[in-house]
Amino acid sequence: MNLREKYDIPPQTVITIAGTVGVGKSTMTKALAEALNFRTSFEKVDTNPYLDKFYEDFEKWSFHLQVYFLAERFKEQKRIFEYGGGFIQDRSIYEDTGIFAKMHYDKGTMSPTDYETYTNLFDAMVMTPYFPHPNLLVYLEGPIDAVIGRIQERGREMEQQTPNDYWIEMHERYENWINNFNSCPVLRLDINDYDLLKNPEAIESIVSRISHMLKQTSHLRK
Ligand SMILES: Nc1ncnc2c1ncn2[C@@H]1O[C@H](COP(=O)(O)OP(=O)(O)O)[C@@H](O)[C@H]1O
Ligand SMILES: Nc1ncnc2c1ncn2[C@H]1C[C@H](O)[C@@H](COP(=O)(O)O)O1
Repeated sequence: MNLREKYDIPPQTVITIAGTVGVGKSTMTKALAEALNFRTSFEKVDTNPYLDKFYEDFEKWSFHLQVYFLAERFKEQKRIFEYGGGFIQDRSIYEDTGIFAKMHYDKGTMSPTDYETYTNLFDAMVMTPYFPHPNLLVYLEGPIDAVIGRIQERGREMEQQTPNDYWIEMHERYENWINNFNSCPVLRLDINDYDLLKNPEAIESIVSRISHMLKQTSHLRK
Protein backbone atom coordinates (compact mmCIF):
# COMPACT_ATOMS: atom_id res chain seq x y z
CA MET A 1 0.00 0.00 0.00
CA ASN A 2 1.48 3.39 -0.93
CA LEU A 3 1.16 6.48 1.26
CA ARG A 4 -1.66 7.90 -0.84
CA GLU A 5 -3.78 4.83 -0.12
CA LYS A 6 -2.63 4.55 3.49
CA TYR A 7 -3.70 8.14 4.20
CA ASP A 8 -6.76 8.00 1.98
CA ILE A 9 -5.82 10.89 -0.31
CA PRO A 10 -8.10 11.02 -3.38
CA PRO A 11 -6.20 10.20 -6.62
CA GLN A 12 -7.48 13.35 -8.38
CA THR A 13 -6.11 15.72 -5.71
CA VAL A 14 -4.13 18.78 -6.84
CA ILE A 15 -1.61 20.18 -4.36
CA THR A 16 0.40 23.31 -5.06
CA ILE A 17 3.62 24.12 -3.18
CA ALA A 18 4.19 27.79 -2.39
CA GLY A 19 6.95 29.76 -0.73
CA THR A 20 9.77 32.14 -1.38
CA VAL A 21 12.66 31.45 -3.76
CA GLY A 22 15.01 28.79 -2.37
CA VAL A 23 12.78 27.66 0.51
CA GLY A 24 12.56 24.09 -0.81
CA LYS A 25 9.49 23.87 -3.09
CA SER A 26 11.09 21.73 -5.82
CA THR A 27 12.54 19.34 -3.23
CA MET A 28 9.10 19.02 -1.59
CA THR A 29 7.37 18.65 -4.97
CA LYS A 30 9.58 15.70 -5.91
CA ALA A 31 9.27 14.02 -2.51
CA LEU A 32 5.49 14.37 -2.33
CA ALA A 33 4.93 13.24 -5.91
CA GLU A 34 7.04 10.16 -5.26
CA ALA A 35 5.26 9.38 -2.00
CA LEU A 36 1.78 9.80 -3.47
CA ASN A 37 2.57 8.50 -6.94
CA PHE A 38 1.37 11.79 -8.45
CA ARG A 39 2.57 13.69 -11.51
CA THR A 40 4.64 16.85 -11.15
CA SER A 41 4.34 20.28 -12.66
CA PHE A 42 7.63 22.18 -12.37
CA GLU A 43 8.59 25.74 -13.20
CA LYS A 44 11.03 25.57 -16.11
CA VAL A 45 13.90 27.77 -15.01
CA ASP A 46 16.70 26.69 -17.38
CA THR A 47 14.64 27.14 -20.55
CA ASN A 48 13.00 30.43 -19.51
CA PRO A 49 14.09 32.93 -22.20
CA TYR A 50 13.58 36.01 -19.98
CA LEU A 51 14.82 35.03 -16.52
CA ASP A 52 18.53 35.89 -16.94
CA LYS A 53 17.67 39.13 -18.73
CA PHE A 54 15.16 39.99 -16.00
CA TYR A 55 17.74 39.66 -13.23
CA GLU A 56 20.10 41.89 -15.23
CA ASP A 57 17.50 44.60 -15.82
CA PHE A 58 14.23 44.34 -13.84
CA GLU A 59 12.76 47.47 -15.36
CA LYS A 60 13.18 46.37 -18.94
CA TRP A 61 12.04 42.76 -18.61
CA SER A 62 9.57 42.45 -15.72
CA PHE A 63 6.46 42.68 -17.91
CA HIS A 64 7.78 40.19 -20.47
CA LEU A 65 8.72 37.74 -17.73
CA GLN A 66 5.34 37.96 -15.98
CA VAL A 67 3.46 37.36 -19.23
CA TYR A 68 5.75 34.42 -19.99
CA PHE A 69 5.22 32.86 -16.54
CA LEU A 70 1.46 33.40 -16.77
CA ALA A 71 1.29 31.63 -20.14
CA GLU A 72 3.46 28.75 -18.87
CA ARG A 73 1.45 28.27 -15.69
CA PHE A 74 -1.82 28.45 -17.57
CA LYS A 75 -0.65 25.71 -19.96
CA GLU A 76 0.32 23.61 -16.95
CA GLN A 77 -3.09 24.24 -15.41
CA LYS A 78 -4.69 22.93 -18.58
CA ARG A 79 -2.46 19.82 -18.53
CA ILE A 80 -3.40 19.13 -14.89
CA PHE A 81 -7.08 19.51 -15.77
CA GLU A 82 -6.78 17.21 -18.79
CA TYR A 83 -5.21 14.46 -16.66
CA GLY A 84 -8.02 14.86 -14.13
CA GLY A 85 -5.70 15.86 -11.27
CA GLY A 86 -3.25 13.76 -9.28
CA PHE A 87 -0.57 16.47 -9.39
CA ILE A 88 1.96 18.26 -7.23
CA GLN A 89 2.67 21.71 -8.61
CA ASP A 90 5.89 23.59 -7.89
CA ARG A 91 4.74 27.17 -7.12
CA SER A 92 1.20 28.48 -7.41
CA ILE A 93 -0.08 30.87 -10.04
CA TYR A 94 -1.24 33.16 -7.20
CA GLU A 95 2.35 34.03 -6.27
CA ASP A 96 3.03 35.51 -9.70
CA THR A 97 0.62 38.34 -9.13
CA GLY A 98 0.44 38.43 -5.30
CA ILE A 99 4.21 38.51 -4.83
CA PHE A 100 6.30 39.10 -7.95
CA ALA A 101 4.29 41.44 -10.16
CA LYS A 102 3.12 43.48 -7.17
CA MET A 103 6.62 43.75 -5.73
CA HIS A 104 8.06 45.03 -9.00
CA TYR A 105 5.20 47.46 -9.46
CA ASP A 106 5.65 48.79 -5.90
CA LYS A 107 9.42 49.11 -6.39
CA GLY A 108 8.90 50.99 -9.66
CA THR A 109 10.50 48.27 -11.79
CA MET A 110 7.17 47.54 -13.51
CA SER A 111 5.30 50.54 -14.93
CA PRO A 112 1.73 51.27 -13.78
CA THR A 113 0.45 50.64 -17.33
CA ASP A 114 2.25 47.30 -17.60
CA TYR A 115 1.03 46.30 -14.14
CA GLU A 116 -2.56 47.15 -15.04
CA THR A 117 -2.35 45.23 -18.32
CA TYR A 118 -0.85 42.25 -16.51
CA THR A 119 -3.39 42.20 -13.65
CA ASN A 120 -6.27 42.55 -16.12
CA LEU A 121 -4.95 39.58 -18.05
CA PHE A 122 -4.40 37.60 -14.83
CA ASP A 123 -7.90 38.34 -13.51
CA ALA A 124 -9.55 37.47 -16.84
CA MET A 125 -7.67 34.15 -16.99
CA VAL A 126 -7.54 33.07 -13.35
CA MET A 127 -10.18 34.78 -11.27
CA THR A 128 -13.08 33.16 -13.11
CA PRO A 129 -15.45 30.37 -12.04
CA TYR A 130 -13.89 28.24 -14.81
CA PHE A 131 -10.44 28.23 -13.24
CA PRO A 132 -9.89 25.13 -11.05
CA HIS A 133 -8.23 26.06 -7.77
CA PRO A 134 -5.95 23.47 -6.14
CA ASN A 135 -7.35 21.33 -3.33
CA LEU A 136 -4.55 22.47 -1.07
CA LEU A 137 -1.71 24.97 -1.02
CA VAL A 138 1.26 23.76 1.04
CA TYR A 139 3.13 26.85 2.20
CA LEU A 140 6.80 26.42 3.12
CA GLU A 141 8.25 28.98 5.50
CA GLY A 142 11.53 29.45 7.29
CA PRO A 143 13.98 32.06 8.57
CA ILE A 144 15.46 34.38 5.97
CA ASP A 145 19.04 33.35 6.82
CA ALA A 146 18.27 29.71 6.04
CA VAL A 147 16.55 30.71 2.80
CA ILE A 148 19.47 32.86 1.63
CA GLY A 149 21.82 30.02 2.58
CA ARG A 150 19.86 27.65 0.34
CA ILE A 151 19.84 30.14 -2.57
CA GLN A 152 23.63 30.40 -2.24
CA GLU A 153 24.09 26.67 -1.94
CA ARG A 154 21.97 26.04 -5.06
CA GLY A 155 24.17 28.47 -6.93
CA ARG A 156 22.02 29.80 -9.80
CA GLU A 157 24.24 32.58 -11.09
CA MET A 158 21.55 35.21 -11.66
CA GLU A 159 20.27 34.74 -8.10
CA GLN A 160 23.79 34.94 -6.61
CA GLN A 161 24.26 38.35 -8.21
CA THR A 162 21.00 39.69 -6.79
CA PRO A 163 21.45 41.73 -3.58
CA ASN A 164 20.19 40.10 -0.38
CA ASP A 165 17.76 43.02 0.09
CA TYR A 166 15.71 41.58 -2.76
CA TRP A 167 15.30 38.24 -0.97
CA ILE A 168 14.64 39.96 2.37
CA GLU A 169 11.86 42.08 0.89
CA MET A 170 10.35 39.05 -0.85
CA HIS A 171 10.43 37.07 2.40
CA GLU A 172 8.52 39.83 4.21
CA ARG A 173 5.98 40.10 1.42
CA TYR A 174 5.38 36.35 1.53
CA GLU A 175 4.48 36.61 5.24
CA ASN A 176 1.82 39.23 4.55
CA TRP A 177 0.58 37.47 1.46
CA ILE A 178 0.00 34.09 3.12
CA ASN A 179 -1.70 35.67 6.12
CA ASN A 180 -4.32 37.13 3.76
CA PHE A 181 -4.54 34.28 1.24
CA ASN A 182 -7.96 32.65 0.90
CA SER A 183 -8.28 31.24 -2.64
CA CYS A 184 -7.92 27.64 -1.40
CA PRO A 185 -7.11 25.75 1.85
CA VAL A 186 -3.56 26.21 3.20
CA LEU A 187 -1.22 23.94 5.16
CA ARG A 188 1.79 25.81 6.58
CA LEU A 189 5.03 23.89 7.09
CA ASP A 190 8.08 25.22 8.90
CA ILE A 191 11.27 24.09 7.17
CA ASN A 192 12.91 23.63 10.59
CA ASP A 193 10.43 20.85 11.36
CA TYR A 194 11.58 18.43 8.63
CA ASP A 195 14.63 17.69 6.52
CA LEU A 196 13.82 15.77 3.37
CA LEU A 197 17.46 15.55 2.33
CA LYS A 198 18.81 14.00 5.54
CA ASN A 199 15.63 12.25 6.56
CA PRO A 200 13.46 11.34 3.54
CA GLU A 201 11.03 9.36 5.73
CA ALA A 202 9.87 12.71 7.14
CA ILE A 203 7.55 12.82 4.12
CA GLU A 204 5.13 10.42 5.83
CA SER A 205 4.25 12.82 8.63
CA ILE A 206 3.76 15.55 6.00
CA VAL A 207 1.44 13.28 3.99
CA SER A 208 -0.47 12.60 7.20
CA ARG A 209 -0.93 16.34 7.83
CA ILE A 210 -1.99 16.87 4.21
CA SER A 211 -4.56 14.10 4.53
CA HIS A 212 -5.93 15.63 7.72
CA MET A 213 -6.25 19.04 6.09
CA LEU A 214 -7.89 17.63 2.96
CA LYS A 215 -10.48 15.85 5.10
CA GLN A 216 -11.14 18.97 7.15
CA THR A 217 -11.73 21.04 4.00
CA SER A 218 -13.45 18.45 1.77
CA HIS A 219 -16.86 20.12 2.29
CA LEU A 220 -15.54 23.18 0.43
CA ARG A 221 -15.23 21.14 -2.77
CA LYS A 222 -18.80 19.82 -2.81
N1 LIG B 1 15.88 20.22 4.08
C1 LIG B 1 16.86 20.83 3.41
N2 LIG B 1 18.01 21.09 4.03
C2 LIG B 1 19.00 21.72 3.38
N3 LIG B 1 18.91 22.16 2.12
C3 LIG B 1 17.78 21.90 1.46
C4 LIG B 1 16.67 21.24 2.06
N4 LIG B 1 15.66 21.15 1.15
C5 LIG B 1 16.13 21.75 0.03
N5 LIG B 1 17.39 22.16 0.21
C6 LIG B 1 18.28 22.81 -0.77
O1 LIG B 1 17.91 24.17 -0.88
C7 LIG B 1 18.05 24.60 -2.24
C8 LIG B 1 16.73 25.18 -2.71
O2 LIG B 1 15.75 24.15 -2.73
P1 LIG B 1 14.65 24.08 -3.89
O3 LIG B 1 13.82 22.88 -3.59
O4 LIG B 1 15.29 24.18 -5.25
O5 LIG B 1 13.85 25.43 -3.55
P2 LIG B 1 12.77 26.23 -4.39
O6 LIG B 1 12.18 25.27 -5.39
O7 LIG B 1 11.79 26.67 -3.34
O8 LIG B 1 13.48 27.38 -5.01
C9 LIG B 1 18.51 23.40 -3.04
O9 LIG B 1 19.92 23.47 -3.15
C10 LIG B 1 18.09 22.22 -2.16
O10 LIG B 1 18.92 21.09 -2.34
N1 LIG C 1 6.39 35.50 -11.46
C1 LIG C 1 7.71 35.62 -11.30
N2 LIG C 1 8.31 36.80 -11.45
C2 LIG C 1 9.64 36.95 -11.30
N3 LIG C 1 10.46 35.95 -11.02
C3 LIG C 1 9.90 34.76 -10.84
C4 LIG C 1 8.52 34.53 -10.96
N4 LIG C 1 8.28 33.22 -10.71
C5 LIG C 1 9.47 32.67 -10.46
N5 LIG C 1 10.43 33.59 -10.55
C6 LIG C 1 11.89 33.37 -10.44
C7 LIG C 1 12.42 33.28 -9.06
C8 LIG C 1 13.55 32.31 -9.19
O1 LIG C 1 14.75 32.98 -9.59
C9 LIG C 1 13.12 31.39 -10.33
C10 LIG C 1 12.53 30.08 -9.89
O2 LIG C 1 11.86 30.19 -8.65
P1 LIG C 1 12.01 29.11 -7.48
O3 LIG C 1 11.31 29.73 -6.30
O4 LIG C 1 13.47 28.86 -7.24
O5 LIG C 1 11.31 27.87 -7.97
O6 LIG C 1 12.16 32.10 -11.07
